Amino acid sequence: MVAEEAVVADAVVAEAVVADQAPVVEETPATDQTPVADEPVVADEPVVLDEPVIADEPVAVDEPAGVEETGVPADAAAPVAALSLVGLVKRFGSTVAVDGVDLQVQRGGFYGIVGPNGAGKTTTLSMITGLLRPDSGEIRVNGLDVWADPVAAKRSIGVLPDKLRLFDRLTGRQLLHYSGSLRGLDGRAVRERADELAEAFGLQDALGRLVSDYSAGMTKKVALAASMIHSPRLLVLDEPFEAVDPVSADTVTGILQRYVGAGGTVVLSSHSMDMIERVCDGVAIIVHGKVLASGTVDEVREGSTLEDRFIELAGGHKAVKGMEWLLSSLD
Ligand SMILES: Nc1ncnc2c1ncn2[C@@H]1O[C@H](COP(=O)(O)OP(=O)(O)OP(=O)(O)O)[C@@H](O)[C@H]1O
Repeated sequence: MVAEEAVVADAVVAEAVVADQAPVVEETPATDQTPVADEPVVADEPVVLDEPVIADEPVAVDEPAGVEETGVPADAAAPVAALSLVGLVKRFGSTVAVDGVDLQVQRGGFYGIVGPNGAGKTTTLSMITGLLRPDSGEIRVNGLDVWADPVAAKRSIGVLPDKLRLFDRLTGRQLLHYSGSLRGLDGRAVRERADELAEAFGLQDALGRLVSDYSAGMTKKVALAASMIHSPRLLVLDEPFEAVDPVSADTVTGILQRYVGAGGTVVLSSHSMDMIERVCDGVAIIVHGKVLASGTVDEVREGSTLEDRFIELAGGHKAVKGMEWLLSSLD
């Protein structure tokens, strides 16, 4: 669902580390003009940020969360969770979309959030990424409070939002350049990473075309590429496999597994129980805004399949009554 209180209008800008600062680029890119060249519209110079978001080094995920990294005193006995949700609540009028969600995801976790339509998954993910302000509760990313310290917290997050509100009058290359530049990468780093991402996602031939002309799956893949170009420590992905073909889904899964293997953390929502069972080590089933089961995939499925457990917790199989009119004309 569209976030009622999106902090900024566009998901890409909202995701950017500069969200709480003066916008670096216009909110609306050249919507009525087709870019005339493949060259990125964003200058090669890095965006003027006080501190670069990230250097050219690979994902800095192996380092322990110490005082310098997070600003939070390191506690040797209790490693700082990559993501911690405590008592998260969000209401829309009389609808309680998220009703006291607690979750902990450790570094290097591959965590799935599942639930029926309208269960509160997107609302939860939107609050984690700073797109939607919680009514109450606390969200910490690598020890940093997302809502009390948003700029620092967002530096380490990569986001694939639920509605792909991309600047789709840019070419794929321009979009990647723009996303990397917003995150403080210099032109050379963006070019190199964009090329590697395009190859990994099978988008090499599409980089010069407008994103508005991409298929749904290609759009999802370029948005995924944009979410990881700054080598974040936590990837928050809302339905990353929706509309993605099986071969591409397999590729994306491989990329995410490598990322997690190197110490990155993935939190994603999906309706594919099979995919969650295959790739995630942790899972939470959310129904009506509450976590009804969470833990390792084995703990949650309790000897059954994840799908059966999900259906059981979501209210069981529903017998469909009526609608004889649909069947009567088929005789
Ligand atoms: N901006 C909004 N204004 C009003 N109600 C909203 C808004 N966003 C979400 N909701 C409501 O909050 C509840 C949770 O919605 P949410 O989008 O988080 O569900 P979801 O689990 O992501 O569903 P789906 O699987 O269909 O994507 C729903 O009842 C939805 O109608």
